[in-house]
Formats: sequence, C-alpha cells, structure tokens
Amino acid sequence: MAQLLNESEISSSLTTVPSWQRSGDSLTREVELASFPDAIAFVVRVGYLAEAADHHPDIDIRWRTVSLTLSTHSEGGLTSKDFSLAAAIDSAL
Ligand SMILES: C[C@H](O)[C@H](O)[C@H]1CNC2=NC(N)=NC(=O)C2=N1
Repeated sequence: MAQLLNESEISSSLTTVPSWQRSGDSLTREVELASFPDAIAFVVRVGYLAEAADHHPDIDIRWRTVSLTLSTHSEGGLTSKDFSLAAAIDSAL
C-alpha cells in the first residue's frame, strides 16, 4: 500500500514526468494521437499497464485526444503509484 506523498515529494516527482500536470490530488495528461484507431490502441496499452500495476487511470477519449487522470483514491491523493504509472504510460507512446 503506497503512502501519500508530501508537497516536496510531489514537486520532485513532477520533474520526472514533465508531460504531466498536477491538478490538486491528481496528475493529468492529454495526448493527441494521429487517428482515432491510434488513440484506441494507446488506451488498450494503458489498460494493460494499469492492470499490471493494479492502478487505474480515469480515461476520456474524444476522437484522437486521450485525457488521463491519475490519483490514488484509496489514499485520497498522490502516491508513488501515480508517478510510476505516469512514467510507464509515457513509455507506451
Ligand atoms: C483493491 C485494489 O488494489 C484497489 O481497488 C485499487 C485498484 N485501482 C486503483 N486505481 C486508482 N487509481 N486508485 C486506487 O486507489 C486504486 N485502488
């Protein structure tokens, strides 16, 4: 079970995933893919990564733009699980 990160841990972790933004208790990233099928294929890759991590982002698909939101609901905020899944998702692009 991951522990909530404090503000200074959040700030330093954010530098490791520069394409993600902090929004309160969440990390968000918007990705524009080349096409709708590419967006769906990306979401499928994210799905497998999420299952492997037992950590699941909120996902919004609008044509070829995918918006992802990560937060550790069980802890009520950001933990290392959010940052490690964010990094894994970046590698799936
Ligand atoms: C039992 C299982 O580990 C929990 O329900 C997991 C599943 N996926 C999860 N995903 C996210 N984003 N936050 C959680 O707190 C969470 N909890």
